[in-house]
Amino acid sequence: MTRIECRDLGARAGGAILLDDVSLVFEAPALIGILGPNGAGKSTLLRCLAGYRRPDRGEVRWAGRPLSSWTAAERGAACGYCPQQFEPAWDYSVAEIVALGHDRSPAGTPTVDRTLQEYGVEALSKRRWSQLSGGERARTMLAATLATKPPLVLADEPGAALDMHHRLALLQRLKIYSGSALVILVMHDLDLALRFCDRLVLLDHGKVAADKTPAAMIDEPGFAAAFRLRLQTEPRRADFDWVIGIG
Ligand SMILES: Nc1ncnc2c1ncn2[C@@H]1O[C@H](COP(=O)(O)OP(=O)(O)OP(=O)(O)O)[C@@H](O)[C@H]1O
Repeated sequence: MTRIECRDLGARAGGAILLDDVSLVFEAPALIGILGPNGAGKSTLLRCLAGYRRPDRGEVRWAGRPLSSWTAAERGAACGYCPQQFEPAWDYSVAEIVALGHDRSPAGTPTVDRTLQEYGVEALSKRRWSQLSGGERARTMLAATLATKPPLVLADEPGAALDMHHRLALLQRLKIYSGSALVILVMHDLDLALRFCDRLVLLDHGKVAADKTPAAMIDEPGFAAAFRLRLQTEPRRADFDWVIGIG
């Protein structure tokens, strides 16, 4: 999967416009951040890109083919989707959740044990979903999403429940992963988005308000305005590229 695109996407619900004329093209390799204030339409866009929501208007294509022509098995092999909220139907263990994706693994996929180790959740492997904290669930979901090494990863706020150490580790991991894949993340953490992403798409009221590199986005007046923030940039320090002040 080298390319995913949407054209003239529109989505409505309950009389509200969720997405309005959204046209975007994403190509691998890249780490893309979808940003925007609460209710901007980020999750709706990601669900449409993943094929979990049918848009009311427009079209999504993966690798040039309309998404509607992809079989469920093809989609499963091509895309790892990590939703904002996940609740398994049964109280699976961590190892069982990570193993689910292995059924559709291509040859050469690491074993479940290897994946648990790689994502630092081996100590939790026998614990049931109901016995996990929010952050442990998020780490399990990331392991399950990346276990089969999908060429396309769509993740909705995968770092939301993580402490700073694990959030930074997540972005470092996804940055490396995106070297040979297309990774699209919905993000609220602007510091990390500016620091790690190759490209940022700003959604506001269901529309694309800006689509830029992090360096260009910082100078985009609509960026700070969308979040009702005052951005204060300081000379690059060893460990931070930007400092964001809330105003
Ligand atoms: N079924 C629905 N009926 C009516 N409005 C809906 C429905 N689903 C979503 N919305 C509205 O659509 C808008 C976009 O929702 P969406 O979840 O895509 O936003 P978001 O940018 O991901 O928000 P957040 O940052 O809060 O997660 C919101 O205002 C939400 O209230």
